[in-house]
Amino acid sequence: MGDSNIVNITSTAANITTQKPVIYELQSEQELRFEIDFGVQGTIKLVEGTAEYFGTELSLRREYVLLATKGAIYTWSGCKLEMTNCSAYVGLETPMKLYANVFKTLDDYRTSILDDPTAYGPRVVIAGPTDSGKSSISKMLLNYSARWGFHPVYIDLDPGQGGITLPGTISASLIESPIDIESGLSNTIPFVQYYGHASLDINPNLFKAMMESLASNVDKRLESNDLSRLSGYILNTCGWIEDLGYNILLSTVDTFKANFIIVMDNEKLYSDLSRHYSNTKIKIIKLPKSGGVYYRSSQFRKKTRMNKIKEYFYGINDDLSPHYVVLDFKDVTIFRTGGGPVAPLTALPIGAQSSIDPLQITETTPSIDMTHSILGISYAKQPQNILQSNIAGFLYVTEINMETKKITALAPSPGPLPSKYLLVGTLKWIE
Ligand SMILES: Nc1ncnc2c1ncn2[C@@H]1O[C@H](COP(=O)(O)OP(=O)(O)OP(=O)(O)O)[C@@H](O)[C@H]1O
Repeated sequence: MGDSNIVNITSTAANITTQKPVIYELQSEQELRFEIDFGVQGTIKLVEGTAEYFGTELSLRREYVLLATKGAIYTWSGCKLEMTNCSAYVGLETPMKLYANVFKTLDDYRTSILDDPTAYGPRVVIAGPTDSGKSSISKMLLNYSARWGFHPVYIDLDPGQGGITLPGTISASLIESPIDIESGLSNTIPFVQYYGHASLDINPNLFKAMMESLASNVDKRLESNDLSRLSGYILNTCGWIEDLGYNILLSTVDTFKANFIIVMDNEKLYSDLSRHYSNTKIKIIKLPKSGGVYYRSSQFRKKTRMNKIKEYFYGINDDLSPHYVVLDFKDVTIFRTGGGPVAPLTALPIGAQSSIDPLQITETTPSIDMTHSILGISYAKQPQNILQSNIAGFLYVTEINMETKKITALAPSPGPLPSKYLLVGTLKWIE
């Protein structure tokens, strides 16, 4: 590289952040592990060779712009990468061959059932503790599947991060092509349930009920054609694997009729699940965590959650213009998804009553404590259909005026709401 503004790095120990482009040279089967801070635009360009980002191939000489990201660019055959505004180092040892072998196992399974019109492709649950690389391997398996011509469903059951849409949700999306490196899954059209909390323990019964509804939606998609049936799904779970978290994991495997479980980096979980499912046909695979996986503190996770909400309303590059809507109390019906103050029945309009009580979805009146909440807009036409209905979008409550009885909220687009039924939980956006 003759350009004097470019720093050339071939040493594996380098870990620098600079606005100047830095060239990293990777040998085959190495990866560049990088971090881009909040509020910083980092760029990545493949200048020579081939490379992939969690299974999605990088185009040669295209500049990818990423914000607030931690990740790795892997190369099977060697490459040169140009990076700006990233802190990065080269990882020499990776478990990528083991991960690729798992993809081969899934692919072989798809081949083995080609002639059986009643058989389903791999239904894969990824389990393991927090920060063990579950989301990363989920993306890899989805991207490799898409590159091989399959259309798997991605199911995200981690309301803490909101891998597909917003935190507080669980959702499923059809993956027809490798996940876009810059925009992620924001261009897919998912089926979304708004649970309303970042943690499973706030209303586990509702979480399980929403999971069942999501599972039946996924089943319908898998049954819709042969390609979907063969493709199966990849399901990402949250990292809570003890006590109630373990019970919910077992319910997940059963509810989604999984035939593969991948356990990341946890011998005990592997042993417990192997024992529990010893008399079934479920294949359990254990995998090591990559040395590159970043630990994310609860503060960092919270910041990521808030960032994700901001992106929903303002766009990844601040390229969207959200609108304010003013709603009359009488024109909407708000249901609380547990975990908050429940209005006494006397506070509700005459004739109204809690509707889906065992799951703690209770009708509630607007109150000041809802300020800063994220509301899910349900497509349901009747309250009893809320659990079966997709979420149309989200509102961010900026003001509740108890005197004028009006709610002011930020909406991603103008126009009337598609339904009057709104869901509220404990998720708030506080910058
Ligand atoms: N090989 C790698 N090199 C660098 N960063 C990585 C690598 N693998 C994963 N990461 C990053 O580490 C972080 C944690 O990984 P990931 O999200 O896959 O873990 P997880 O188990 O799904 O986390 P959790 O369930 O706790 O949210 C992510 O930011 C991810 O992009």
